[in-house]
Amino acid sequence: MVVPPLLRAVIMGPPGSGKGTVSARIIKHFGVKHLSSGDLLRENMQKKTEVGILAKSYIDQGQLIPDDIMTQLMLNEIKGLDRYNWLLDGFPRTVAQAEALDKECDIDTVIDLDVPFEIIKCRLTARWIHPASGRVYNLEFNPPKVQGTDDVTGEPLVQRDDDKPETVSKRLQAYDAQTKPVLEYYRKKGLLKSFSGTETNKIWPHIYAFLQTKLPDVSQKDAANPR
Ligand SMILES: Nc1nc2c(ncn2[C@@H]2O[C@H](COP(=O)(O)OP(=O)(O)O)[C@@H](O)[C@H]2O)c(=O)[nH]1
Ligand SMILES: Nc1ncnc2c1ncn2[C@@H]1O[C@H](COP(=O)(O)OP(=O)(O)O)[C@@H](O)[C@H]1O
Repeated sequence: MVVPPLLRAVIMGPPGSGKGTVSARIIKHFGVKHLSSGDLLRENMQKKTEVGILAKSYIDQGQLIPDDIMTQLMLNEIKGLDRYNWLLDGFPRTVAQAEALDKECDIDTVIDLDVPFEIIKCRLTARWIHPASGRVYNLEFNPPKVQGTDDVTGEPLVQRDDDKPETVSKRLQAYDAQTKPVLEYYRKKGLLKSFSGTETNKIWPHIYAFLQTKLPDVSQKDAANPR
């Protein structure tokens, strides 16, 4: 029996472009392991680990965490996912991080959510999250079933400190200066697959169709109308 190679995928896009939202759909349909650098950092901040305390000072300023710390943290997690298909979300965010990742594994594909800055600024101020799971909600787009509580656990939802308008502007600047070059890095390698649009529900069917060429849909839902 020929065993298909494991998928090594990355999802990229500016803050608020829908990486977490799309990742949740990819997990549901294709059963991949999802590793979000932001979720991992927030978990560390909540537990007040050494990395968490250090990360908070950068995140609150809308700045990126230094490459060496971030790379070590993520590569260590990736090692534990050896036997699975996986999707990285939020990493790499600089060319140095992408180079370090390349030394460890061969990336197959990079999904880029190309959503205009004007659209995402207002999404972020309406974002609510369940920190323990990383589930994301939005008061207009995908509100929780009961206001202020997570659909699965019933625990309270919180707003991220770094979703304040002034911090959002800094994060968008950091994206332009430090993360956009990563798109070019992957484009040159022929790995970049960009999906442009202003609404996740319109972008998603294209991502779904693209991933179906790589992995089978393992969800129970009607694959003709995937959500
Ligand atoms: N209005 C609107 N909000 C969206 C859409 N897609 C995602 N969101 C919300 O926008 C916010 C940012 O999305 P998220 O997936 O967290 O983006 P990330 O920062 O790239 O991981 C969240 O509150 C989402 O629920 C959309 O098409 N329209
Ligand atoms: N790969 C990374 N390199 C450096 N900093 C990171 C990285 N991933 C996350 N961070 C830090 O964590 C913050 C939140 O990340 P994330 O949850 O991915 O935000 P968003 O999805 O809104 O872009 C970033 O603004 C940055 O300060």
